[in-house]
Parts: sequence; C-alpha cells; structure tokens
Amino acid sequence: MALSVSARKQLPAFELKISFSVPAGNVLAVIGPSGSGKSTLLRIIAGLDAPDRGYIALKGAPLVDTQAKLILPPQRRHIALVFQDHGLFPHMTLKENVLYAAKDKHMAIALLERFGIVSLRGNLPAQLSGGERQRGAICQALAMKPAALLLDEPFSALDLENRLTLRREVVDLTKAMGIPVVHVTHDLHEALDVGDTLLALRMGRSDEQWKQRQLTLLAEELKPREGGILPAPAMAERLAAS
Ligand SMILES: Nc1ncnc2c1ncn2[C@@H]1O[C@H](COP(=O)(O)OP(=O)(O)OP(=O)(O)O)[C@@H](O)[C@H]1O
Repeated sequence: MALSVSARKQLPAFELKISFSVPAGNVLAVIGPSGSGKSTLLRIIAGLDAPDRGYIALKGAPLVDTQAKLILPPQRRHIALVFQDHGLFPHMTLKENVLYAAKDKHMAIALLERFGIVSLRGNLPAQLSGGERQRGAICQALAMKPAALLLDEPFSALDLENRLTLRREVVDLTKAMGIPVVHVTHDLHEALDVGDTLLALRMGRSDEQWKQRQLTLLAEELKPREGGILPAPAMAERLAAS
C-alpha cells in the first residue's frame, strides 16, 4: 500500500476517527457534508495538523507514529496539497511558481505545456484567470514529484468544461506517475468520475449508509423525467425558442 492512514483527533463537535489505504496510482475520493472533517483529514496527512493518535505511512515509511512520538514536519513528507484557491505565490510569475519546488525543471515546463498555460508563464497569478491559476497550482504540485497528492475541492470554482478536462488530466497524470491521491469534493459526480474508491465521511467517520443514500439520491436525480430527457439538439431548440 502506498499511503496508509489511521488517525484519531478530537474536534469540538465529534471525534475524527478514520483508517484507510490508497494504493499507488489510485484515487480515494472523499465526500461528506460541510464540517464532516474532510479538510482536517487532509491537513493531518499533509502535516499541517497533528492527530491525537495515529499512524500514517507512505511507501512503507512512517510519517506519523504517535506511539513512537514521531510526527514528521510537512516539508519532510513529500506530499503536495492543492486547495480550491490555488496557493501560488503572488509575487512570482507562473513559471517561477512552478519551478520553485520542482525536482525536474524539464518536467515542470512540460507540465505547463500539457495544461495549456505555457504561453502565460511570464504572468503573475493576478494576471491569470481562476482556471489558469488552478492549472498552475496543479503543475506546481506535480512538478515537485510528490509521493502523494492531496486535493481539497481543487476544481469547484471552475466552469464545467475546465472542471471535466482538468480532473481527467490529473487522474491520467497521477496514474502514470504512480502516486496515491486523496481527492476531497462535494460533487458526487466528480467523486465517482475520479475515484477508484469512494469514502463518505460524516461526523468524522466513514458512513456507508449515508454513502448509499447519496448514491440513491444521485440516481434519482439522473432518472429521465416523464417523457424522457430531451436529446441535446431538441433541448437546444427548445431553449432557443423560449
Ligand atoms: N483549527 C480548528 N479548531 C477548532 N475546530 C476546528 C478547526 N478546524 C476545523 N474545526 C472544526 O472541525 C470540524 C471539521 O472541519 P473541516 O474543515 O475538516 O470540515 P470539512 O468537511 O472540510 O468542511 P467543508 O466541506 O465545509 O470544507 C468542523 O466542525 C470545524 O468547525
């Protein structure tokens, strides 16, 4: 197993208590209501927060072992974390941002090309669109050649087309790089699209029943209405006429 996590942490309203493993090249998609502990879980894995008790290992090497009083600082974990609001340095150009922690400079430039933003490499983050900044943040994270990638709602502010393209690109790349990914999202569709495994977190625990309910609700939502869903051209015609 590439990433193993077993952690407990008392939060004001409940105790976060979770265990899972993500094999190399796999994506664990994490869904859950607001305040269920998703971001805290990522922060614990990244080393920005400490569990009360726990064991976290990457490629078999422990990052956290509270029994042995081991808690590695974030910079020694080789884990990249991408949030919804990019996190690029505002005073650096896109290229400088991506090269900042890059292990392989050629790969960094290749990533900018792959994500369609190489022509913008001289721009500061403020001179980029939200989608371009998010692409930059993903490039910056992958250029580090991290041993694991953590994504916290990374595409939720993007338009549908950007969201679909970017999430596919990221899955393809992380599978090719063979790194485990934990991807937090509110969007069950997205979770089902990117995830090899789906974890539903509710009040800090894995909740299978809640997961099944969400899946049923989604199936209900997607069920054709009476008379069937109009095919796209007919839908376009109806919208144009309205
Ligand atoms: N530093 C902190 N100090 C005290 N309570 C915190 C802290 N961080 C988070 N919490 C609380 O822990 C709970 C889990 O928060 P967390 O941000 O992990 O939830 P989440 O599932 O990521 O929510 P969202 O989907 O809204 O981002 C919440 O009740 C929150 O108020």
